[in-house]
Amino acid sequence: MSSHETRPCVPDLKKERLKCDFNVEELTNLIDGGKEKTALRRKLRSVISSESAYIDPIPPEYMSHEDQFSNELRKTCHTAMLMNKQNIDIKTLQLSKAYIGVLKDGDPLWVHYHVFIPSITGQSDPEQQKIWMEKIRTWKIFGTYAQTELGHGTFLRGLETTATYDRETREFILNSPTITATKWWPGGLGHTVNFAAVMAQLYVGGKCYGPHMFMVQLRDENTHESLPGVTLGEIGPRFGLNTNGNGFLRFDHYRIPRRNMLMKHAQVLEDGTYVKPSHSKLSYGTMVRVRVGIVRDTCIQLQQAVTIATRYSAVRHQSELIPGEPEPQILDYQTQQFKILPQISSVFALFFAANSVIDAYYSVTAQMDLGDMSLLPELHALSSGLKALSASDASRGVEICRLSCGGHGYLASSNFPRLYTQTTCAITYEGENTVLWLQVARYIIKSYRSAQNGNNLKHSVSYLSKQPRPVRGDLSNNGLLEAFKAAVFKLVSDTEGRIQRVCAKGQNYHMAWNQCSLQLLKCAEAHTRFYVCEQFVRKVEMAKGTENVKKILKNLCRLYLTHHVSVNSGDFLKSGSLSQNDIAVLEEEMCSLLEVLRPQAVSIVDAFDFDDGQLNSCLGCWDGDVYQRLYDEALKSPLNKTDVPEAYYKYLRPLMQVGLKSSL
Ligand SMILES: CCCCC/C=C\C/C=C\C/C=C\C/C=C\C/C=C\CCC(=O)SCCNC(=O)CCNC(=O)[C@H](O)C(C)(C)COP(=O)(O)OP(=O)(O)OC[C@H]1O[C@@H](n2cnc3c(N)ncnc32)[C@H](O)[C@@H]1OP(=O)(O)O
Ligand SMILES: Cc1cc2nc3c(=O)[nH]c(=O)nc-3n(C[C@H](O)[C@H](O)[C@H](O)COP(=O)(O)OP(=O)(O)OC[C@H]3O[C@@H](n4cnc5c(N)ncnc54)[C@H](O)[C@@H]3O)c2cc1C
Repeated sequence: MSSHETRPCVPDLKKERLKCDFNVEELTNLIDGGKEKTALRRKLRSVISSESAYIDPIPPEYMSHEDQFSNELRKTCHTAMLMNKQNIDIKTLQLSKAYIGVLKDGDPLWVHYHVFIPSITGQSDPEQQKIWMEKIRTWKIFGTYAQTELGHGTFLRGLETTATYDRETREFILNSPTITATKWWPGGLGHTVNFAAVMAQLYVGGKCYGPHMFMVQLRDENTHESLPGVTLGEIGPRFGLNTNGNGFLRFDHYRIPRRNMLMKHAQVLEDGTYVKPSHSKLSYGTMVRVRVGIVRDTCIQLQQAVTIATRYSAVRHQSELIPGEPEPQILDYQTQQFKILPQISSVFALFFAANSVIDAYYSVTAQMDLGDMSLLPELHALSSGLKALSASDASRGVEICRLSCGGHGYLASSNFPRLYTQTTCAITYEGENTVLWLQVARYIIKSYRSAQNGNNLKHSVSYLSKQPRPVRGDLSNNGLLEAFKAAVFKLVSDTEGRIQRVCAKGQNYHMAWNQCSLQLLKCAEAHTRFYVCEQFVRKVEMAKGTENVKKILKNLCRLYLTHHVSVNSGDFLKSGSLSQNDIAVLEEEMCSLLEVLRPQAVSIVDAFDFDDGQLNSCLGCWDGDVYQRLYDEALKSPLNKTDVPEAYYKYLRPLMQVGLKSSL
């Protein structure tokens, strides 16, 4: 039973928590990765919660853009100092759930820690690392990852910033030849960082060698002023993440030493000789790493959203379920359960998928360090697919949770607006989703063709070797996974066939690819969904623990499978892997699972173990005292400082004094 149960809460939530039939703490430990990790996270959280420096002077919504930025920079710098004092690695803290809620609308140093530093460690040689990492450790260097330009974010070969080698002076000259060459978006670039890892087209002896990465000083280390030849600024207010300090950057024939090219994989020697990397896409390595991290991050954002929506749905009463009876908790409506419970199952699906892709990342990069690049294409496809799937599932999930809270979900004080803007931008950054789906499709089609030619396939696509033959009527988890394989196989073989037919009509391959790209997207998503389902099933089979926790996991897994079969039923029917009757049986099972899981819903989200400060939501608070909190929060509006606002005297009163001339 939950250790939180004794804390006071409204009767509705008390009743829900008393229904709990599993050990909440055990589920928390599972999500954290073990008891010790839960203890560590809570210890970190207690350090964070006791810091008065993290209290916002007024709700950030009421601050100016400049004050919001300054307030978050203050907090992120305080964190660096605090962690230094406590001897805790700041990157570990930032990736821990313990840090959630401290920064409200983006961290101006996030890209420094999680994109810039991995670029330095992953792309520079040992000698370069030694010099730069020392300066990074001593806070002389704060950096960003400056790749995207006004004209190009996706198509990296189209980047226009140039880095031209000058053999005489042994320097690179960085230049932004056009307006569209302006670097645009990098986090912290505006006014926070003084260095950047800059992606630029490498030119040596008049020849272009494509995008390479350079370490570039942008601001004076003492005065923080931008250096001559460098123009910097902030790109203006955004849909969300307004305190990330996203910036722009232009170079005017700006010189940097030769050794400022990151030289772990490719080099330019003093005499201008170009040494190529062992794989042409190694300079894209940071992106692979961050895509892997995004799966975990979006999963945590969805955890927050479902916690808020579930608790609120247990407290909110509306309408009549049975005429004349008291208004039920809205969580009792099947339609409400259908909004929320599949999102809870999605959290677990993403959680297991994130763990498996993080493991794959470490094992493949270890092999790559030994010179074996053979698994990189599979890792690229897997990380691209999971980044795209997690970002789109989580942002859709957050929006469904918001809608499930009716009008109050639209209030800033529900915290849904922030959660949504945080999650939806993951669809765009680190590779726009459609573009990444097409990268997955490219890998799948290539693999399928390779198998047709009799070659062996890598593990994650091995089922594309030959037509899977699921056993008719087998609706067990394994049976459904086989049905999934058959459905994806059919999508892939049909799409590949269609590309061939378009080509046979005289169309060139690239145009044929474009004409089939809607189906290609479907193939990529279905393949990635199958991977997520398979991981869910296998991880639940392997889960250790008490029977009741295992039962919760099994039911959530089954809900995830039946839900996704139902949503994509057409694909299963077309492939013949499931019949109409099978689909009907599975949809009925899905509805029963909603009923089975409903009494446990509040306790499952309690297991995510967020405190009120982290959820920052009037609707999701532990005690369920929703209405008082909404009222108190409204009173904080500066407009409520006076009964009659100044704007009345300036605008409304003069209007009322004139009166209407015509009678409308
Ligand atoms: C692992 C431990 C986890 C620890 C956690 C760490 C941190 C993360 C935690 C959380 C993250 C959460 C929040 C983030 C918060 C704020 C946002 C912060 C940062 C955002 C930063 C950015 O957005 S940086 C900019 C990102 N930009 C992009 O992603 C650009 C997307 N474009 C591309 O990747 C490429 O241009 C392309 C793939 C679309 C096309 O490249 P191109 O060169 O044109 O290649 P093609 O000709 O199409 O293909 C050739 C060939 O190469 C293969 N390939 C492509 N990319 C890769 C790759 N990365 N690796 C390997 N191979 C690749 C491609 O498939 C082709 O193969 P084939 O020829 O064999 O088919
Ligand atoms: C919050 C945020 C933070 C960011 N942080 C950074 C950062 O720190 N550093 C950095 O360098 N960048 C950063 N970016 C930039 C980000 O990586 C790019 O915006 C992203 O890669 C998408 O590129 P784009 O903006 O050029 O979109 P575009 O590629 O122009 O996309 C526009 C549309 O065109 C479509 N499209 C493009 N190419 C294709 C294709 N081949 N096939 C089919 N459709 C296509 C897309 O699907 C999309 O619908 C950030 C962006 C955001 C929103």
